[in-house]
Amino acid sequence: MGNFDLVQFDLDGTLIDSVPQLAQAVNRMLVQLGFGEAGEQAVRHWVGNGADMLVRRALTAALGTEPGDELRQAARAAFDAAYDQVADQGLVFYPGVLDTLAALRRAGKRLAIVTNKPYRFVPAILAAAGLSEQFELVLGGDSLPEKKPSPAPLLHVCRSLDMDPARTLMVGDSENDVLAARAAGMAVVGLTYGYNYGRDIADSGPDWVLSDFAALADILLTD
Ligand SMILES: O=C(O)COP(=O)(O)O
Ligand SMILES: [Mg+2]
Repeated sequence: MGNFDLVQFDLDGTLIDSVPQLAQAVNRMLVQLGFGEAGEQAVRHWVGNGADMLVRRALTAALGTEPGDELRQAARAAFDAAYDQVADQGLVFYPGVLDTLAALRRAGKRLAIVTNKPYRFVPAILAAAGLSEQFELVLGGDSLPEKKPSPAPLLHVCRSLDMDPARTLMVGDSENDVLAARAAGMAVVGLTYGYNYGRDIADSGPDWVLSDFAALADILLTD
């Protein structure tokens, strides 16, 4: 049924609204290092390129200039310790996510996650939502040498599951997802409700622009 056998999902801004927990961890890190807290809206615009870049963007905003290596390393360690404590707390899945994932599995679709979030944080998040068994493969931003917008993790998933990129759909909220999918030769859905540095995901030119996760069923479960 449908044109796609495998669906690769982004995580932050696609399945879960993780900004509240990311902002908590960023703020604990900033305060620990003697800076003032950042607003949640600012953090929303800094998410997308993994934890190193999130920390770097927060430090640059706090300092008004690029941070040095030593500060970045200390800040990343402080962020990791803080995010470890909150990453799976009070998780909010976007409307329709859990039901739609279950429907896709029932229809025999193969599902994977390719996130830029460091891998160590991901299993606890999936377990907290009862989703540990839904995905055949989960890659974090540090699972391979390259992260999105590189196509490498998306192609790695296809190779590992013996799937054709042309019959794979990528689903994400950021231009990184669209660029990675395009370079991998995959079709891509852009969701409007996530984080794209404050920009409209339609500007990145995904094949479909959806404001509702449940609408994926129209693409994936109809002929
Ligand atoms: O953690 C990030 O920076 C982004 O994560 P995502 O790839 O799941 O959107
Ligand atoms: Mg995302």
